[in-house]
Amino acid sequence: MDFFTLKSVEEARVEFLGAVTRRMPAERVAREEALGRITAAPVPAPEDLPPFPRSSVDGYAVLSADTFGASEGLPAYLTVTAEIPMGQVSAVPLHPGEAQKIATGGALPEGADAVVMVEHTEQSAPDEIAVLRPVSPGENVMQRGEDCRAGEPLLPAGRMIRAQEAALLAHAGVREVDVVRRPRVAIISTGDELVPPEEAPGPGQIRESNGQAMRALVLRDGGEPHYLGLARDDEQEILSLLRQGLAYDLVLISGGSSVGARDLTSRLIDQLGSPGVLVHGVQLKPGKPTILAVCDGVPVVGLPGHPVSAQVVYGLFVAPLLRQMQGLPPEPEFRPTVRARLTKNVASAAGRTDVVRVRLFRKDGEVWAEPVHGKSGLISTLVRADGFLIIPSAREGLLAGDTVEVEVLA
Ligand SMILES: Nc1nc2c(c(=O)[nH]1)N[C@H]1C(S)=C(S)[C@@H](COP(=O)(O)OP(=O)(O)OC[C@H]3O[C@@H](n4cnc5c(N)ncnc54)[C@H](O)[C@@H]3O)O[C@H]1N2
Ligand code: MOO
Repeated sequence: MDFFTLKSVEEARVEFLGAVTRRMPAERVAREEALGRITAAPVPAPEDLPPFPRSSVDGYAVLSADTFGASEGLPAYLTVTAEIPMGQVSAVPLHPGEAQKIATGGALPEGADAVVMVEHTEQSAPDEIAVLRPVSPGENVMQRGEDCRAGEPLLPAGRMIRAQEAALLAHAGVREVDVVRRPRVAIISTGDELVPPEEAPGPGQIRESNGQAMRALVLRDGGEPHYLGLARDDEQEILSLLRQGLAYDLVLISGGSSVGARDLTSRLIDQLGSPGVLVHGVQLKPGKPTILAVCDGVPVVGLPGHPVSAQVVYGLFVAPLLRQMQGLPPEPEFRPTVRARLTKNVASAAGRTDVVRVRLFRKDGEVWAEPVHGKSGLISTLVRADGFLIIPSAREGLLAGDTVEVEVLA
């Protein structure tokens, strides 16, 4: 890696995202399978919802004009002609001077245009009520088509299906949805010192954790993780896993990305296909030895081995890429952030983006952000942190007491 030609995070991201043309096709899935997926096209409403005018309260369906001017002193007297059973329509239409008893969600009878709440009425005779307050036309009524109109989009394209979207689809009777296929992501870990988490490490060995971190992050971001395995620092082993990776939509390989004897990864990725490595080295801390490549149409990201660096690099380059591949803008319009005051000065070199782990706490009615110190090989620092404070390349550090925006870790 040539340390004199490190790219800024912004330059690297623009170049890399611009070079990846791969987009996921649509696939049709059952509504129950669509949770967490992203719509590939607008989903039209098959019918008006609600399909008929419904009461939003317990009370009496009326003609609003009959109640105009009604008050406690001078009530409007109406004849109760029916009680509307739930799940059925009234057997009789409503005429002027009449009321029909209705429950919340019941279907308004023909001729009625409003509902008086039961607490605004009194029983004045066995089949008669006194209305003590007027209602306006449409009051306490969910109109036909007020939730959505037949043919209009229930959901736009590019919308993640969460509980509220799934509920609307169920309500509208939509059984299948066209969603974006999940990007299939190959995950490779490399390093002679690593053993799988299930194995007992020997002297000088450690259990590998980046595979697990990447699996979790890919799942979170709508991808389908496929762990291809752990390669020794051996050209043939790494190359063989990388080649297998080309059958996927994206390859993530961690370790072996920095200078030195183990600086194999970049060279091997470059042999994999064209155009090959676009970026090797970013003005970023942690995460300097990042590799960004596209090999015969497949994006390949070489993540630094240090677990904290790997997760930071994932957030800055892989998360936006997965969004782009799923047809979304690379950056969400709004991110969950918390405004907090810094407890300490934080240094940052000009020209470099720093991602600082911070713990949030409240004191004297204010939210404070305390930097979590620790080398990027210490995984627990990420467990203790509540968020990242990103110091953009233009800034040269921050001062204790400064108000900052902290990106909350999901
Ligand atoms: N002389 C220099 N040494 C280092 C530099 C440098 O600029 N000059 N950069 C440091 C930085 S910054 C980072 S980040 C690391 C990057 O190293 P590599 O990406 O080449 O990765 P490795 O050397 O293979 O591993 C680094 C570290 O991470 C551990 N590791 C690797 N893979 C995993 C895994 N899957 N699970 C858990 N831990 C993993 C590995 O054991 C090493 O401790 O280089 C610095 N050195
Ligand atoms: O840049 Mo390294 O990725 O600081 O830990």
